[in-house]
Amino acid sequence: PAAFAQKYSPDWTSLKAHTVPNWFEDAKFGIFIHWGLYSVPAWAPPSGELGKVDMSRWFYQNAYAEWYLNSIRLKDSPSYKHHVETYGADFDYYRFGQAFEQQNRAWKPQNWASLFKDAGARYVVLTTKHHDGYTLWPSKVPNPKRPQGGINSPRDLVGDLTKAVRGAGLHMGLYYSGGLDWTFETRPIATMGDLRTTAPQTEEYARYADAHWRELIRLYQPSVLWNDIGYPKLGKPEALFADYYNAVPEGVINNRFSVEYSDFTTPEYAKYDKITPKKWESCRGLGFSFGYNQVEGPEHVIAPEALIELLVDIVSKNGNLLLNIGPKPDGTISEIQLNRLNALGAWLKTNGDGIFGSRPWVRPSAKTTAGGDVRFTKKGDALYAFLLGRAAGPSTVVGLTLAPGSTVRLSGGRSVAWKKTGDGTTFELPANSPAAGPVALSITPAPAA
Ligand SMILES: C[C@@H]1N[C@H](CNC(=O)Cc2c[nH]c3ccccc23)[C@@H](O)[C@H](O)[C@@H]1O
Repeated sequence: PAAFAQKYSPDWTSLKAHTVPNWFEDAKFGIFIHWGLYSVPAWAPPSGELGKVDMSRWFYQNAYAEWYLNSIRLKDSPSYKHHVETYGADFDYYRFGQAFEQQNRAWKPQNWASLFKDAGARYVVLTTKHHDGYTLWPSKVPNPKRPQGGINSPRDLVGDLTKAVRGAGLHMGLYYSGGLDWTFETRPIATMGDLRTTAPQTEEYARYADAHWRELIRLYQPSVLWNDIGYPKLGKPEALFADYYNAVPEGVINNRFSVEYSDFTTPEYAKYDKITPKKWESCRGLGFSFGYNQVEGPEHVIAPEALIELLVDIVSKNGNLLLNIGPKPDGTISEIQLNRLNALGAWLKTNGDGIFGSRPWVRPSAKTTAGGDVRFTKKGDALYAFLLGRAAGPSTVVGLTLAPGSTVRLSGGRSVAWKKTGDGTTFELPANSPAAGPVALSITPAPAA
C-alpha cells in the first residue's frame, strides 16, 4: 500500500509550504470558551478591558476571572478579600474541582452546539488546560507535580463538545496554556516580569506540554491549535507542527508558541486598523473577562450594535472574530451572554451573505457625507457595503463610483435606487433600518476600485 503522505518535515522551510485553508478564511466568526475550576468562584473585579488598565495595576485587580488562583495569591487584591469572605482563607483553589465535576455532569454539549450554530459561528475553540493546570479531558499523561491526581476531569468534556460541535457542522479547535501552568510554578504573578520568570522551562515541563498537545491531536484531530501565552523553549514545536499538519492537513496554528511561524496572529481585545495580508483573529470576552464573572453587568458588556459592528470591521480587514463565552459550572450560560449571541445571530441570518466566504476589497472602509462609517467586503462579482450606525434615507458614500447599470440590493433582496453624485454615490435607503446593526448593500458588478 502507498505510504501515508508525510508531506511535512520538522523544519521551518517545509512548514512554510502550508497555506491557510479556505475553511478558516471563510469562517469569519468563532466561539471561544473558557470553562474550568475558575468557573465555580466566577469572580473578578471588572476593572476594565485589557489594554485600558495600566499594566502596573492589571494583576492586582485582574478583570480576567479565569486568573482567580493567581488573584487570590496576591493578598492585597479584591479577589483575595472576596475569597476569604466567601470560602475562608484556607480554602484551597483546587477544591473547586469537586463542585465543577459534580455540576458539569448535567451538561448537555448539544445545547451549546445548536446555540453557537444559531449565532452564526463556524468554529469553536475550547480551553483544554488553562493556566491553573486542570485538564478538561481525562488525560493519561501523569502530572509529576500532582501524583495524587485531582487535576484531570473524569468526564471527557473536550471529546463530548468536539462530537456535538462537529455534529452541528462546525469546526472544532483546542486551546492549551503552553506558557503557564500553575501546578509547575506556584509563585504569584504581579508584574509582566513575573509572567516571564514563572513560565516553566524545565525539560520535565516541556515533555509534559508536548505529550499533552500530542494526546489532544491523537484523540480529537482539532482543526485549530490555539496555544496560549508562549511555549517552553525545549518543547520543539516544529516537530509538533509537522506531525500535526500530517495528521490534520486543513489544520491551523496560532502565533503563541514562542516561535515566528504561525498560520494566523491573535490580537487580544485588539484589532488591526487596516487590511493585513497575514490572516489574523481578534479574540475577546463579551465583557472584560474570558471566564464567567458573576459580577459583570450590562455596563461591562459590549452592546449588541457594537458587537455586530466589531465583526464587520474585523472581517473588512482580513480578520476573524473569536468571541468568548464563559459558561457556569453546570454548562448554563448567563442571560446577558445569550442576549448578545442571539443579537449577532439574528443580524447574520439576514446579512451574513457579505460576511461568510467574503474576502477584503481593495480598501476596508469609507465615510458617508453625513460622517457615517462604511465597511467593504468582496465576494464573487459583488462588492458589499456595510453602512454602520443605523443609516437610513438618502446616504452618500464618499469616493465610491459604480459602473452604469449596476444593481444594488439590500440583504434580503429588495433593490435600492442609487445615483452618482459629486462626492460619490447616493443610495436611497429605507426610512428606518428595521433590525439593529449595519445596513448591508450588495453591489454588482463590484467596482474595480
Ligand atoms: C485568551 C486569553 N489569553 C491570555 C494570555 N494573553 C496573552 O498572552 C497576551 C497576548 C496577546 N497576543 C499575544 C501573542 C503572543 C503571546 C501572548 C499574546 C490569558 O492569560 C487569558 O486568561 C485568556 O486565556
